[in-house]
Amino acid sequence: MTVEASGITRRFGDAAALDGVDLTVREGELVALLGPSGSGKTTLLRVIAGLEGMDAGTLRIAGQDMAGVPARERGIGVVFQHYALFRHMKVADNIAFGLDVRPRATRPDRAEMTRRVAALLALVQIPDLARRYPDQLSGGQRQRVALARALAIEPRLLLLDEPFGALDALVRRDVRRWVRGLQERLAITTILVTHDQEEAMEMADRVAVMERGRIVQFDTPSALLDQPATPFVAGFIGDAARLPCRVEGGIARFDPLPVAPLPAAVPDGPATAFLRPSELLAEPGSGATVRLLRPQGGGDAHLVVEAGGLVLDARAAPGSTLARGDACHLVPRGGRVFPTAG
Ligand SMILES: Nc1ncnc2c1ncn2[C@@H]1O[C@H](COP(=O)(O)OP(=O)(O)OP(=O)(O)O)[C@@H](O)[C@H]1O
Repeated sequence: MTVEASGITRRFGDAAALDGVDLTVREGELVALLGPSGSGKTTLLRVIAGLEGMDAGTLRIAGQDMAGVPARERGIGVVFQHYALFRHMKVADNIAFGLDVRPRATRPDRAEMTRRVAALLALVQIPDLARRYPDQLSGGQRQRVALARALAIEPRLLLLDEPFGALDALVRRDVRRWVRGLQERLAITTILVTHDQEEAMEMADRVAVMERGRIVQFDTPSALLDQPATPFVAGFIGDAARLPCRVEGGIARFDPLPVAPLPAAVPDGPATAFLRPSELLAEPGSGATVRLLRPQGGGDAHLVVEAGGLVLDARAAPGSTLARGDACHLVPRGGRVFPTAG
């Protein structure tokens, strides 16, 4: 199902948690809402779910205006990080709960309910855990139950709010890949809220970057990396270092920093360059010092370099013999340059 949000504004007191948000999600697409804490991600998800009202704007799901449509009639499955399972109910009953709360007319009978729960347990690959209680499950298994409960109503839209936040790093990676596979297989339109850019970039077809209640860029992961629309996006995506420079005749110069010039298609004047660690090569030289070194195998290494009072992440040039404490200089191998505003 498609989602079309237009001009959505939501105020809390004087502050706008959402400030005129436009967002269109295509059929079967997985869109991530990515942004710093307080940028409005959860509020936008709650407005779409119908759990939060809006002060202005329109929301259409599958072409239907959602004004006045209550949450439970929207046919949306929701998984929140802290949307705890019912501890006193077995796994099967937790999943069936999603069907129990359906309006009477569409609620399946007992036999159908049992059949559906078994099918969902198989779908989320925990067929043997039906009779367990949530306390007897691992974090990853609990998340699968939460997902099965959300899918039980055969939602036309799935909303996931930091669904992997409670999992440790390794389990988190496995579960998110598995969820992405399942989402693709079911072709269910999904919106995922996360502040973890690795998660957003790996899972999403398109990512909406939010800043202070607005979507500042909505693009594919690679377009966000290669063509960030604003300095905020350039700095936020890819952990880029922010270096002051001066552009003259299409070349950004970093003096007095020990950083070689970089071509930049922006007007002459003061500017800021955004360089990701993989784009900044350290070579033997002068002006900077290697402070830390983390070997990556195959002769490659991540470096932490101190240059002109800045601490920068860089990588060692192939075959480099740089060691901790060595003097070096830096060569940009790419990067994005924005004229300094004002
Ligand atoms: N019920 C509420 N009452 C008052 N202010 C609220 C309420 N809900 C959210 N806000 C405010 O709206 C802004 C956006 O909050 P929201 O939770 O949507 O951000 P977020 O991007 O999801 O942040 P996080 O990543 O920390 O969850 C914040 O400034 C928050 O304090």
